Amino acid sequence: MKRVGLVGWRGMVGSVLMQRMLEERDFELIEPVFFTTSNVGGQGPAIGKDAPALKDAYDINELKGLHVILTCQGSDYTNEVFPKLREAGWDGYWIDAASALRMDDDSVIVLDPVNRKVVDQALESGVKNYVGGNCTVSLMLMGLGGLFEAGLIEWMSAMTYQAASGAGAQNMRELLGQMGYIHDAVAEDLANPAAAILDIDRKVALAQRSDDMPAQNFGVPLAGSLIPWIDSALPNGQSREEWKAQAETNKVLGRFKNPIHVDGICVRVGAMRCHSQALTIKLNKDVPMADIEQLISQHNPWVKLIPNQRDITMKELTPTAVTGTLNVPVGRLRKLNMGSHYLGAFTVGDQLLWGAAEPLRRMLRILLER
Ligand SMILES: NC(=O)C1=CN([C@@H]2O[C@H](COP(=O)(O)OP(=O)(O)OC[C@H]3O[C@@H](n4cnc5c(N)ncnc54)[C@H](OP(=O)(O)O)[C@@H]3O)[C@@H](O)[C@H]2O)C=CC1
Ligand SMILES: N[C@@H](CC(=O)OP(=O)(O)O)C(=O)O
Repeated sequence: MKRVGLVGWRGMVGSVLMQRMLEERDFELIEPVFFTTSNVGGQGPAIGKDAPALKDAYDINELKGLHVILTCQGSDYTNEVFPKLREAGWDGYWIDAASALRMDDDSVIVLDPVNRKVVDQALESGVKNYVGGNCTVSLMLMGLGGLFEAGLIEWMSAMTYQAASGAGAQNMRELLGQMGYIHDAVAEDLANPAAAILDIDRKVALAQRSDDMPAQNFGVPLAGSLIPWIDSALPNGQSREEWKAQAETNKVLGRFKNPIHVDGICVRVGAMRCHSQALTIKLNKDVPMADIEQLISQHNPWVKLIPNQRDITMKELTPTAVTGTLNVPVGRLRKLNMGSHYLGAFTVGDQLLWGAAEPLRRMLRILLER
């Protein structure tokens, strides 16, 4: 049995990973060793079998004894530990949720329902570093993989509606705190059917702009508002999140020449853990809608075509419907006014599942099944 080190299992992404590994009985196939950066000697998660006490995640000698290390601890940890481990001669498999190594030449971005061939070729040629993709990119590719595979996309613009979870656990809490703070400011008026809505609205705006509005993590109100910037600024005017769309999409697909252009605006909205995206796609030929629908829906078992009708769209193409599931619905599909080569689409996905934990879990399974 392979000795697999698990780092970051207690965090938000790590907890989702643990839950999925339990559901899929992955622990039966490995000898797990749990690590910590804060509680050496403590107890690991309940996984239905014995595992040693928590080990020090910075202990290179301990890590060197593992076949595989799967980390959801974050880029700071990766930047600190990974180079030391490789320098110490460790040649095991490193599977990582963080972005630190994603664009390195000796790493592959894993999303096997979309790029299993790229992963298999990398394994054959001895690549040892496998990194989960940016959540928005992975979710877009899970939804539109059929069109990429058929080589139909000339370019794509993604306008995103990204959930609080992408910013971290504290941000999810803060979003709820902001909702509560706003509600408290107008609770009495809401209980009074005669209260004027414009008075209520004025109080809401005052509450949102108040210094007491909880906003240490986001920096500004998200509840009842939105934030059209995610991650750091790049010199060309893109945010780093926007830059990842093209860079990572092409790397996932193993396309290093003639990249498909992907760009757009990434926006944080008050959803909890599902990212949504409105896509404008330029097709490189005029493909009938029926063919487009078939290509999308048959690409992988998780993508779900939502007919472009009001009722079903409102029920099934939303963060509320998708949260906590592996479903990736794609809907609002129609040719746009710009012409028959232009396609509109909308997709939603759970950014902690397909957006983070699931591609890593599946990469581990691919290694175990080799
Ligand atoms: N959030 C996201 O949407 C995505 C995140 N990622 C990547 O995954 C990394 C981890 O993200 P995320 O899971 O959100 O980070 P978390 O902050 O939830 O967890 C990271 C680590 O923080 C420590 N920690 C400290 N206090 C707590 C606490 N109260 N509860 C749980 N853990 C705590 C744990 O380490 P220890 O047990 O050693 O103390 C844990 O492993 C990110 O840095 C990013 O690189 C990738 C894709 C999406
Ligand atoms: N940046 C993403 C979350 C994330 O962790 O992305 P990445 O894995 O590319 O750093 C978001 O805020 O929604």
